[in-house]
Amino acid sequence: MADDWQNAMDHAVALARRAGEVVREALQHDRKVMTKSCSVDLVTQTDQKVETLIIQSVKEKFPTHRFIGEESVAAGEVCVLTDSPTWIIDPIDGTTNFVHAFPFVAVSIGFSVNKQMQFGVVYSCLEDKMYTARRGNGAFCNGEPLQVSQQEDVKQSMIATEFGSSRDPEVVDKIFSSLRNILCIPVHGVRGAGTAAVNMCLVASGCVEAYYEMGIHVWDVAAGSLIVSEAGGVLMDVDGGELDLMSRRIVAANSRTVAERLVIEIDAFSPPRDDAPPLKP
Ligand SMILES: O=P([O-])([O-])O[C@@H]1[C@H](O)[C@H](O)[C@@H](O)[C@H](O)[C@H]1O
Ligand SMILES: [Mg+2]
Ligand SMILES: [Mg+2]
Repeated sequence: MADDWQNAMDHAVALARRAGEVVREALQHDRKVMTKSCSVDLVTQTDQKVETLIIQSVKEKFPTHRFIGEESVAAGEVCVLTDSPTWIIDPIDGTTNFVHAFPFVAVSIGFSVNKQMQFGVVYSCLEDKMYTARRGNGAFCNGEPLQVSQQEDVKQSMIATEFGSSRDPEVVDKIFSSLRNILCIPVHGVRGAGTAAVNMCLVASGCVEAYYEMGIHVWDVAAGSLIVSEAGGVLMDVDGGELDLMSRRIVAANSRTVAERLVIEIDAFSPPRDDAPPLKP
């Protein structure tokens, strides 16, 4: 089986590169913007085109594999993680960046078997950085090994997070109270690339000590979660418990010490799970 997963990973890297070309080319033209759950939850034809490109190609090569893709779920596909080999795809992570030509846009492809990530590929396509990780084999950027930061003092740390796409004032209050608490620890700084996948690769690269967010989806963080853990980092829920990829909450850090310190300051909330049954009309 091991060789099968390596073949799948090689295919994922090739597809991420091809998808990146599509994204870069699309940036040269006007981008027609549509909305999904609300007026700031954006999608473009390029998100849909890239997801179709990836899924069709994988189906031809691995006909028994399953998929969780952001735009397929938006179109009504179920979002349930089973034990089957499953490709978890975010065709453009950072669609808002893409729409505004803000220069961090990633293609994220994770692969899970028995609900455990086997490989993760994040292609930050405007920087031309290909981040990869295979379970048990380390994490890499353009072939160079990655290692998380060794800084365990949160007061000497830089933290990444995002504001997300909810504009519900209660949710925004929780996001700001967490941010305020963390800034006032105090930490050196707070940053956000505008893509969860790139933020996680920044943890893996040692550029920030941690990233946390509530409101992300499984496709935002599936690939990045393995890249962080294979670079020596830790993953947990925002309440300090075990990470649940479908829970829409994550802390990814260089160490348990930093992660547990942040958890104390996070004003946690629980968005509807990715695998929650759809609401009846
Ligand atoms: O919609 P998308 O651009 O694929 O993904 C979003 C980005 O990762 C953003 O940084 C994060 O704050 C959101 O929570 C995600 O949904
Ligand atoms: Mg995303
Ligand atoms: Mg996306």
